[in-house]
Amino acid sequence: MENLISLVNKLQRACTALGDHGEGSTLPTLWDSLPVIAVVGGQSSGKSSVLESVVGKDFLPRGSGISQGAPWFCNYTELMVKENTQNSCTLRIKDSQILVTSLLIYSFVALPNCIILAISPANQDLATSDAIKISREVDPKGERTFGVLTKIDLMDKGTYAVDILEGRSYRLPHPWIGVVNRSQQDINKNVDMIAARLREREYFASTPQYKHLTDRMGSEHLAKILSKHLENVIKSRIPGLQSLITKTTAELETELHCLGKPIAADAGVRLLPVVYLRIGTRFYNLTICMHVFSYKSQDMHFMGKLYTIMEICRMFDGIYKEHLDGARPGGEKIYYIFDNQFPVALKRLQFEKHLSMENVKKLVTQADGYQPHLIAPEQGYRRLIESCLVSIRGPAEATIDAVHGILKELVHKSIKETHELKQFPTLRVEVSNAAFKSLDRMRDESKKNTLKLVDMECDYLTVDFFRKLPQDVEKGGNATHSIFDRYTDSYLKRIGTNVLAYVDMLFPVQTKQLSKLLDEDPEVMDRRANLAKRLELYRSAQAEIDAVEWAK
Ligand SMILES: Nc1nc2c(ncn2[C@@H]2O[C@H](COP(=O)(O)OP(=O)(O)OP(=O)(O)O)[C@@H](O)[C@H]2O)c(=O)[nH]1
Repeated sequence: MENLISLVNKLQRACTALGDHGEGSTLPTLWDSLPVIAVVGGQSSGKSSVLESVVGKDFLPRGSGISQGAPWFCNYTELMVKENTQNSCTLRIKDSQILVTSLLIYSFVALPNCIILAISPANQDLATSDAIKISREVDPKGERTFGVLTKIDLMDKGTYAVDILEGRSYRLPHPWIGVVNRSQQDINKNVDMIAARLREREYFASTPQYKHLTDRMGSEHLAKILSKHLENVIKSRIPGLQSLITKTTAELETELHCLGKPIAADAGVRLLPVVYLRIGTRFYNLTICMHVFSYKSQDMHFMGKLYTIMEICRMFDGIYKEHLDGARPGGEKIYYIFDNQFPVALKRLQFEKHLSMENVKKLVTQADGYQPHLIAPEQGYRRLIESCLVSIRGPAEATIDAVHGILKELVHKSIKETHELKQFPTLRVEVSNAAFKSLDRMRDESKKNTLKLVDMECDYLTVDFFRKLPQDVEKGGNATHSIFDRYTDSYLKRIGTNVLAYVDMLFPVQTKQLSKLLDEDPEVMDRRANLAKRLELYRSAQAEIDAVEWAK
């Protein structure tokens, strides 16, 4: 029995790990593979009494008509798994009153994993036994049927059940087992199970007709036989389950591999995913990392403490990452800054005003100096573009500050949500100081690099854009303007329009591109998360089932 309990417990854990409760699983469910016992018999045949004496406990409600003569069903696995080593036991009964129709009863006992405990009272004709009738219909070979003969003590004087018990009256592959349960009088007198079993044993041993069968009779023997049978059935299913789990695990691994790593993991950044800020034509990443502690020591005790500290930091890390990844709230505010705040700030720059005719004229003439341009005001264009781009510095810096503010807020939140940190106030302060220090340092570096990027954008103009501009010559016009009409309104206006088009080309689309680039297909993301979770479950189920194998 102990073996069976530990075996079923392990399988139960495997089932629980897989979330396998018989529904919606891709595995032929483990529950389905585990045997279930149905105690079947006519009214008052002794079903409850047998069930209780097999378990060795009084647990069923008493009173006539409780089950209206229909079978009680007992999910043996549920019975076993809840039994701990102290022998406390919880049993879930599927009452026949719930299974109201005989159709349901048949569909239940017809299941190949259902073991039928066919209860027939010895004081009635076996030919009229309901249990044998049902068993014969759903299990014609009797392979799943255990014939149990009750009320042997109530047989007419001088009659004995030897022919049945020795399998001559009705042959079953599993030998018949006779039991003597407590009578109604015994129950009324509260005769306990131990005393009842003792008396049962004495009954068989002291009745000359049954003496030779004593070792094969009684409730205790029935419990043993049943346990052994269950153990064998369960074990016979294990190799199949194992190969199924191995196969499914391999399939999940392959599929996960095909999906690739999630963005954050690919970026390889421990604390924060990379935040891309597009300034000009390039992407710039604000990679913010944190190195909280670095200790060196040969001391094992110290190593233990260090391990604890690192574990707590890892938990903090995890929570912080969850905020950014979306598993916890907060990270989406960063996206809002790039998607909303930054473009709005750029719009406010109003390049059109900046490119007023006076300003264009001023910058173009200044750039020309004492040698007016001949074909196009090359230097003038460059100055105008530079003056526009330089004004982006302000919004870019403000964006970094805003992201920085959110990241700090998330550090605060994560610190609060890391329960383990509550226990160690000093560590808590250290972790938040280190995090803020890192964030400050990264903010400064990000600003420096972002501004450098703006400068780069000013220094190098996308030549293609100007090459594609419609040329006066190609239009059949005069490419060169007379020195006198060079600064006319229409000419200056065209320069302003070209510069604006160039600057617009750099910015309006940026956040869309950003979103597109970072926007992994949500279905793929969901699928990946789902697969990873299932894979983890299958691995723990595998470990549980391996342990069963090992314990064989
Ligand atoms: N003397 C004696 N009485 C028994 C034996 N088995 C059962 N009884 C008595 O028979 C009566 C019916 O037994 P139960 O175990 O309740 O039978 P059941 O099949 O569960 O009954 P229902 O649920 O009402 O169909 C009870 O009073 C039991 O004490 C037995 O082997 N010997």
